[in-house]
Amino acid sequence: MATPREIAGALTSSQSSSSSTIAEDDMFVTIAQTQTRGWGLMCGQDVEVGETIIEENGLFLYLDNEFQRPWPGPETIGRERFVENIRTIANFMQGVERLVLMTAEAAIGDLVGYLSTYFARRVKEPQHISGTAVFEALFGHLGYLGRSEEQQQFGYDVFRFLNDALYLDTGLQHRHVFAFGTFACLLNHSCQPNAIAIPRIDASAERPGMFTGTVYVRAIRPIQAGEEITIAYLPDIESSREEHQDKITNLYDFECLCSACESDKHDAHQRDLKDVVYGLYGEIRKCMKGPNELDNTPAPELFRKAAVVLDGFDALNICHQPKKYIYDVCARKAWNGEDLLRTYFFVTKSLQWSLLVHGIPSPEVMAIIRDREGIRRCQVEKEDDSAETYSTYQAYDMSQDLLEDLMFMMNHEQDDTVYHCLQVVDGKVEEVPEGAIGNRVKAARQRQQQLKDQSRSIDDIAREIEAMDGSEPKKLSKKARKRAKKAAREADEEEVVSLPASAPFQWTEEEPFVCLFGAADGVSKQAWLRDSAAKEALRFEPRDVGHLLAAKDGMSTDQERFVLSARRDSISGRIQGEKEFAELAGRFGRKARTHSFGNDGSKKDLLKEAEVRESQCW
Ligand SMILES: C[S@@+](CC[C@H](N)C(=O)[O-])C[C@H]1O[C@@H](n2cnc3c(N)ncnc32)[C@H](O)[C@@H]1O
Repeated sequence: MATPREIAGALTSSQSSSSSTIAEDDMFVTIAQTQTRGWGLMCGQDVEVGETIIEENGLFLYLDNEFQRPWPGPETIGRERFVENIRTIANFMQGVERLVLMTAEAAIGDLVGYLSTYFARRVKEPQHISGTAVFEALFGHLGYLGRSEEQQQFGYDVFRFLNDALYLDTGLQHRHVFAFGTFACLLNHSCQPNAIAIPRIDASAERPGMFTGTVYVRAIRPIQAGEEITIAYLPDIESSREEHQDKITNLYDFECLCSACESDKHDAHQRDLKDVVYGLYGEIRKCMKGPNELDNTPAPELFRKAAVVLDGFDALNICHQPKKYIYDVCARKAWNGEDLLRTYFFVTKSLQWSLLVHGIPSPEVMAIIRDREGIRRCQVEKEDDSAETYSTYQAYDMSQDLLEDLMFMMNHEQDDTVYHCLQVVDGKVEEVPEGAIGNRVKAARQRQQQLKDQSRSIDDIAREIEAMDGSEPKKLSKKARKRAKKAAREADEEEVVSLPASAPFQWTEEEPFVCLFGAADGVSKQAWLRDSAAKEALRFEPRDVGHLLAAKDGMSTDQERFVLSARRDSISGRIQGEKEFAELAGRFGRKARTHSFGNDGSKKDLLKEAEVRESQCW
């Protein structure tokens, strides 16, 4: 097996151009020199979201608990283990026919000897030891010793080998692997990646959930022919722009020159935006650390921040793992707060993300994903072991009306086929017959209109209350308005969905949260999954979150307006410019105001604004 570098070298030397197509029928990528980031993988043809670009075997793997960036020296893992690591790498290099046995053994001797001395010298500051530094030193050392060209090449290859490692999240109990020696190793990093590298998980009975050794790369945004394919080396983002950059530099030893970071340098606007979004994301991330942190953040605050961050991700073109984290943490919060509708929504979004990234899986793989996503926990195993495990809504006090409302709200402008395939009948979730979907939507719309027509304004309610007092109101007193608001709020609260008081559901670190729909093995359920994993799914939809914020508390046209204006006030509003904002604000009768996103004060201001508006709506 040849290394990607060899293939690239062979191909480029045999052709005059600096890029070449590789076996077009089985891999539609080209390898080309980038301007600032060395070699890179370019897309050979247009690719849609969710499409697999590369799938390859023959990886050399390490579990991250034993071998992790910055690559550990003997002081961390012991000399014996360290030597073994180096030996394994050398053997691998040998396996790829870079070296004959004798050369490899001689090189191992040098390598081990030199690295041991190197690490022994640097042991006082192990945090500064990076793989690149070590292997650069090694490379220099082998060169200095005047070894054969082959040995120098060996040193260089080992360096490349480590440098090119792919860090893959197997999704299984926080297990990560480092994968070496693949084509995917030529993928450069971007803070706005358009692809994601995923380990394929074994679905066989013998090794369920184990990494198969195959990695595949999937598009998470549409990629055009000729565009570079990029992934995020850090699956998550840090709490600030600087921290993020520092982490990349510390772990990978390069200054990120992706287009997003390059535009940061010239665009103060973009920097401000990133500061706000990363900062707020960092605050949300704290909630992911455990149940206590999650409990201490009030749900409205968390959801509002989530809406702003998701909106910001949209503006920043971020659609990878961090987006899923937001959905996950919100789902947990909603679940702990016994807020089934929002749990349903957020888990659905999270699952859509997973399905899009992992593709529509076989039932076996689906079972594994379901475990990962924590879906199974909510399901009651039926005695007869039938597939109808998704009828477990009966355990909860979920009202049919509310679920329908949610489905309606999530869809009322969109593709009707996505969510309407589920309904609640007598407390059980069932699939809606396809023919009935159109009627349901129509009926839901009519009901929504009726509600809108019937909905009484705060002023109406206040008048009624004053009339009950016997007074004839001309101008409503402040007191009356206050009482009316309270009455309206109480009326809303009656609608709140609740779990049985005894329900012992608290999210813990060990146990994942719960998805409220179920079995993946029915045929029509598969169809539903396919729909929900449609290309749409990765698209950012801040409106959905906005709808959701308003959903449980009784949506009216006023709230719809709130959702729109909240979004306008948020990151997108800032990005799209004051002109549009002013126009919108004018339409809603609000005074246009601008926000500066550059500091904490203005961030608070933003959230406060949203809060005020929210409280004005109900
Ligand atoms: C996995 S390799 C990618 C292929 C590499 N460009 C090559 O020529 O072999 C990782 C290395 O590519 C470079 N690289 C990747 N992404 C980069 C980025 N966003 N900015 C600058 N350098 C990058 C760094 O040198 C990094 O150590």
